[in-house]
Amino acid sequence: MSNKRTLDSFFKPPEAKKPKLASTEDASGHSTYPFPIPQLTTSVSEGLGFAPANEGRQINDQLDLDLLYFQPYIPKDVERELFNFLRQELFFYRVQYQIKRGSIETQINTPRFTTVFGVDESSYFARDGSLLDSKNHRPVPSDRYKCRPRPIPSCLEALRKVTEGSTGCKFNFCLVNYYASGNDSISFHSDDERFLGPDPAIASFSLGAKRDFLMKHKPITRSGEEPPAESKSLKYPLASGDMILMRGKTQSNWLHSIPKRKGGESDRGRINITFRKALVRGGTENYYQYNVGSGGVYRWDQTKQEMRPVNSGVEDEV
Ligand SMILES: O=C(O)CCC(=O)C(=O)O
Ligand SMILES: [Fe+2]
Repeated sequence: MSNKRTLDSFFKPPEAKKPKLASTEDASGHSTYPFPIPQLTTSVSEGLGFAPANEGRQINDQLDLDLLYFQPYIPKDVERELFNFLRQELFFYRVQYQIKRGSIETQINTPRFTTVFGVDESSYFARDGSLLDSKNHRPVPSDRYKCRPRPIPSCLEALRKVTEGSTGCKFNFCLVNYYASGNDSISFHSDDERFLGPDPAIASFSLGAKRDFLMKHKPITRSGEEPPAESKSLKYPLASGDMILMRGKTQSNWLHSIPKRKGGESDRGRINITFRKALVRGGTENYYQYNVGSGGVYRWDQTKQEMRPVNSGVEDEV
């Protein structure tokens, strides 16, 4: 009877809503990934079509400094969703490594979550995910890398392409940091390794909690620790969606850091994405060693609202 159908549909629970985070259909998978990474949702990928949301402001009024600051770069209506998507869908690591100070070996625990994708200019990924040599287009010999390079997943590839379009720079690496709380940080350093070539351009995105980005000039002479008097330290409170392009002489002359912070919004978590271009194999080895390492995989746990080890075999007693 016709009114039975009506009653049935009245009492039937509403159709389950499609999860906001895309399904793993058409996800980016690769033999090096612990699990596949979904495509961006339509709303975010459409939103990225409107990026950059603002023109970049050039900052070059200090000695050797050349920045282009987009406030924001990611359109406001998709920045939160992009943050949630990446935190939920990427795999992360908490890398440990040893350094030698004199004759003493020290273990360093990287004070943030990290992950990395990409390969240097000597190789590229074929559509089937295999690595080919950039010169002869043949499979890369198995001993070219100690690490196993990972292709950039489609969700970050979309951001890489818009970034290339609006900066005129080329990038083949994507490094991601997750600062879970104000206790996570990166100490003063510069990204001027030889494998990036001279005057490298690095595009650096912020998503999530606001954190201070500090910059200071390197000491100029070997003997004196004094930076040039005319260059002062700089502080940029980076907000979600902002992007800073560091270019020209910036890396060879300036240091940057994200210091630890107490209180404020830091505990809500912050993602940093940098795009870079590595020219030679050493860059690939370095980036995987320090951003993937040899430890376990972490993934965001939506219920516990924290990064949790994946399949570690260790569980909390309940
Ligand atoms: O988190 C940031 O904004 C900076 C990250 C950074 O400097 C790096 O990964 O080299
Ligand atoms: Fe850096």
